[in-house]
Amino acid sequence: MVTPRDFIEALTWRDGLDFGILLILVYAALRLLQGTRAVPVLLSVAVFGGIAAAASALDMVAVAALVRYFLEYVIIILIVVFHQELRRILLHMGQRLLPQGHRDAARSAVSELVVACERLQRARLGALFILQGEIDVLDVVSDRGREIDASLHADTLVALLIPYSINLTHDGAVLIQNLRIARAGVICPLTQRDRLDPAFGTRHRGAIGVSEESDALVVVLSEERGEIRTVHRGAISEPLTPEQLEERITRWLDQPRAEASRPAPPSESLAVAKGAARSYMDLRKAGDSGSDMTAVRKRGKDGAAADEKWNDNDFLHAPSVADFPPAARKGGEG
Ligand SMILES: Nc1ncnc2c1ncn2[C@@H]1O[C@H](COP(=O)(O)OP(=O)(O)OP(=O)(O)O)[C@@H](O)[C@H]1O
Repeated sequence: MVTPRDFIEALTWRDGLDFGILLILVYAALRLLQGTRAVPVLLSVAVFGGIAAAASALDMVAVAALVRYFLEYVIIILIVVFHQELRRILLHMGQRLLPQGHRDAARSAVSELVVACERLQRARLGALFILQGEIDVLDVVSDRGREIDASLHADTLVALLIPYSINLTHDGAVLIQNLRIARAGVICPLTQRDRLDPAFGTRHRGAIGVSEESDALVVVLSEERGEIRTVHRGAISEPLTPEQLEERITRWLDQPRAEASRPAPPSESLAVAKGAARSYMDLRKAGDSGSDMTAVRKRGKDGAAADEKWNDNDFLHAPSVADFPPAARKGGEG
């Protein structure tokens, strides 16, 4: 009979290394899966494993065979059910393994964006930056604007947004793809939520709208209030300091996939929001004169149901179907 002492004496340094690596892998997997829907499923699988072991020990042939049969296929079932989580884990690992140079480049691009926001804020200029995630933002916008394809530099961003009539890119959003300036003058679909701060005009409604339809992180600068906020999945933040903005963007870049695994917003909102943005486009096409933009601003603010009471919590959560007024939903279907 093998005693625990025999067992310990038979262990080699390779067994120790083997066990150590296994422990690290299990720990890393549990940390990555923490808080995801994988945990209850893994617990169920562990229960099945326990049942199989108990059934074998008690010589319950039929139950043991059935549970074993299920467990043999469990790896395929888990891959199918958790393909999104697996993808996220692999991407997360890939990002960590990126050469230091790539990470430094990403960090410097984020600083450039933050510096541009600070400069625009100081000059009291409004701006809308869309940082594209996994979903192609161009599939949801109402106007793709102009192609720029430039490195992400604060000077370039500021230059694109100087509000002169000869600068054709200052109106609309700047789209950032893979930390490069991809396009400018992009027009976002307006959100149709009616419980928004009435002070939010069309720029903010566009920021919320595009974030409802994609997994992008949107940075919005208010010309009127000089505030910087981020919008993600329809949830708009409180005003942020440049440090908080940098931290928020870096966090989003580090975990882009976690966001993608969240359920998509209600699909009907796309049609409604596109309809609203079309009316913005119609107004814009009518001419670039100040009076037209004044009309757009007024419409955006009036559309925000100014007579309704609101509080911060109303717009710090992601929207649901209930946030869309029945009339607007009908309008979007048409
Ligand atoms: N749907 C949109 N997509 C992109 N940019 C937009 C959109 N709607 C408006 N804008 C930009 O926002 C500007 C108008 O801002 P408006 O005053 O209506 O918004 P706001 O949310 O009140 O922002 P601010 O606080 O900066 O005034 C326009 O000149 C245009 O550049």
